[in-house]
Amino acid sequence: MNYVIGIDLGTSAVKLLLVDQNGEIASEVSKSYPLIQEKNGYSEQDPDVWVEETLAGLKELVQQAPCSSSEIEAISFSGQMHGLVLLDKEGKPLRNAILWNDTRTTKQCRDIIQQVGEKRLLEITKNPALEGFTLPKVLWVKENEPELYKEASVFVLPKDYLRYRLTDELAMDYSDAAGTLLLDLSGNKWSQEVCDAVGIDVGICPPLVDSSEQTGFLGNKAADQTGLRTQTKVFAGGADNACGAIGSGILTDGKTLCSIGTSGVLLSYEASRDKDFEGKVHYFNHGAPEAYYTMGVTLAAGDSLRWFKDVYAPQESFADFAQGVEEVPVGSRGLLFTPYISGERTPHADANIRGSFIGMNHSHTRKDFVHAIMEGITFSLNESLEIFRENGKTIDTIVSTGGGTKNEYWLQMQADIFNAEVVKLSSEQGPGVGAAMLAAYGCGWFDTLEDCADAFLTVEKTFSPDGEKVEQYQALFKIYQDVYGQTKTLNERLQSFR
Ligand SMILES: Nc1ncnc2c1ncn2[C@@H]1O[C@H](COP(=O)(O)OP(=O)(O)O)[C@@H](O)[C@H]1O
Ligand SMILES: O=C(CO)[C@@H](O)[C@H](O)COP(=O)(O)O
Repeated sequence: MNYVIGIDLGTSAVKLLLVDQNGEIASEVSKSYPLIQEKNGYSEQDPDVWVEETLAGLKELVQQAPCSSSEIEAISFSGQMHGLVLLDKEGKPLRNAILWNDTRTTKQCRDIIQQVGEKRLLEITKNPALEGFTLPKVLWVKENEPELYKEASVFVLPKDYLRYRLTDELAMDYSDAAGTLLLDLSGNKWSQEVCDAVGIDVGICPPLVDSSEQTGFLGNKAADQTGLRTQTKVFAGGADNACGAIGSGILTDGKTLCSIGTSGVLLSYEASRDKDFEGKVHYFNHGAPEAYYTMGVTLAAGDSLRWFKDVYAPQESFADFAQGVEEVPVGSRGLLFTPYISGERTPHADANIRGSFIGMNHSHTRKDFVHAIMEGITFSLNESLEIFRENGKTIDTIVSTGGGTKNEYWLQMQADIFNAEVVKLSSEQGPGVGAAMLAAYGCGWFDTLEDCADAFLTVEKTFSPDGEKVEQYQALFKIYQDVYGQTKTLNERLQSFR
């Protein structure tokens, strides 16, 4: 039997899956690492920690594998998107990576809009200037760390740095490049026009490849450290949401995904690159050939729950922490949460907004708070779903993935808030499975990714909306939607106290 490895370089951890030719997960390993948050709005990680943890994880995966390393044919990657990794001439990181949920770049976003023009930027990249994307981060370093920027030879995204360190080959795939704000989406090339307008050299952008393209073999050093062979093929891989889409079978029109990891994502397949969502949702290249997807992003989805747990019960597991939530009624007995703890992206591109608990009273207990957090996160994702529905999409079934799916009560809540069937697959690790599928497809095990999805993906359970709760949630959602407008100015006034 042959095997492939899917590596998902997430925000909270790197997750490694060993998958056989039938799509069975033979073994899995996860290695977590911290966020570095030195200032409010800052979010960084050390790229070399990603490499160390991945190598240690691969070694463990190989040691516990039910096969010999000669049967492990290939590796591919899924990675947290948008994070800036600036490399010098020797290929060494010049500073910590600035991550997707870092919002220090509001000024640079304004500059981009002024220099490129809002309409022109949308025409070229299909996306507006948002703090999380990569280009504003490049400009922030250029402006604030000019000496360091002079040393920069190329920039890559998180999983590209990891792949580079495993193979010595430098590349970026289209699905991740689409999230940099530097890709000419229609021309499938780096945009000389955007680079010229903002004053950066297009030579700082790495070579572009397809997600299923082979980008070399595992290098000697990585092979020595992990027990894998140097004949192990390495395929480019893709953005975590593109891989999540592949690993959840979002490969044809009408298919929709909800992912609750650190971030939250509501994503829908697009066959064409010519639709116009006026920048209200992101529009990116899929990891599947000639395909696209649109998505709305909640910056702190699972991260809101993680934050609350870390503050009040750091020693508890998520499963223990969420115990008893099923006893709490719709509306958390009058407690409402907005998950804006890191600012927000969809539908409110606002780096300044912060979260709220509205309606606290002396009878609320911890489980009411946890329940309200789960509801608030799901409401935020429902705002993205509304944009898709308002634009004419029929969405009656949603595949749910990410760490949030470990709680079945939350999946039922998703069905009730989304008013759609919610499908749980046998593995919640959509991005890692998608990365493994790219390796399997790249190896020629299947003619298409759809064939691979048919062989690899199994539905474990479906959650159907409960009519009565749907109605209650529709009423509550209207109140939730009012909180943003009512707290915006208050948060602006609070800014100087942060
Ligand atoms: N048992 C659980 N119940 C509810 N939520 C959970 C559980 N386990 C993990 N989570 C959520 O999943 C998040 C991590 O999801 P994951 O997909 O691993 O993130 P990432 O890909 O960003 O590293 C946690 O922050 C937490 O909110
Ligand atoms: O910024 C985005 C998408 O635009 C995030 O979805 C990141 O890609 C991080 O993903 P997770 O670590 O939460 O899976």
